[in-house]
Amino acid sequence: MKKTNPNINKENKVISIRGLKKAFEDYKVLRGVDLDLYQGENLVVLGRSGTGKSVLIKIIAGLLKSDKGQINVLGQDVNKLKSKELDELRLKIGFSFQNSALYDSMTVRENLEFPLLRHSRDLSQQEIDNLIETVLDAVGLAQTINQMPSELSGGQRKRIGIARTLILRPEIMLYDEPTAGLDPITSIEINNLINEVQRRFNTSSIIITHDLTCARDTGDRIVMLLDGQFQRQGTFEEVFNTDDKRVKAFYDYNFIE
Ligand SMILES: Nc1ncnc2c1ncn2[C@@H]1O[C@H](COP(=O)(O)OP(=O)(O)OP(=O)(O)O)[C@@H](O)[C@H]1O
Repeated sequence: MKKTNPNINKENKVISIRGLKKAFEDYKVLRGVDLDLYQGENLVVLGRSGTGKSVLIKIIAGLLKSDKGQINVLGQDVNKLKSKELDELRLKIGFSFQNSALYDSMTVRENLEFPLLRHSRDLSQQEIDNLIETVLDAVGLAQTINQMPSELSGGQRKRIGIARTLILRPEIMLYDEPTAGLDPITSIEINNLINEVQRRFNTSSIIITHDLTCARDTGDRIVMLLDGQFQRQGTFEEVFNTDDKRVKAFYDYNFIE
């Protein structure tokens, strides 16, 4: 069980959502979602496949438009931003998507340099080297700097992917299914890394998952998306301390040691 991060700032909401609705044709995916993410907090969004977890983070990042509702991210109303302002806001958000692959033809160093060269053109080589060193150290893979992605394990590739996201120093991290497809030991390493990122960089994170071990070990707070709304929220115990059959079924289908 995770010890709640003592540095969460409840006075500062980095994300605040009210009454969010989103449908695709007749299918109402999100049916009135309210959500707050506090500075320094790891918030886990739990939900079964197809409940709209990815849709939610795409809306937060301005990659999808909502049908209704207020979406405030880092003090800005996402619905009102022009495309250039949205691009600037996105630079403060780090995405770790399920399929965010590394460039196979580039070394680890080149993969990490890539976002810097694209977005921070005025950095010196020394500054770039220092940033690469910092993020590689944070993910515990300093020794892989000259390796090719094909020489790394799946878990290492995932960690380098997270390092590549961190290199732009995002204020918010969005992790979409961070442990999907990983074995249990590697999953634990990724869960620890998510907490390490929170501790070292003081980021605020949303972690989308249906892996209860990941939820239990990374979440300061957990919300459960059921039928298009957040129906349960609190600590891991609070969320599952219920007779609601849908919640129990979710618990039973996961394996918890
Ligand atoms: N661009 C789109 N056009 C039409 N339907 C979509 C689109 N994006 C998502 N959907 C639908 O919305 C629903 C929610 O999708 P979403 O990807 O958010 O699920 P999820 O909770 O993240 O599931 P998983 O855990 O399997 O990734 C699904 O039924 C999906 O088919």
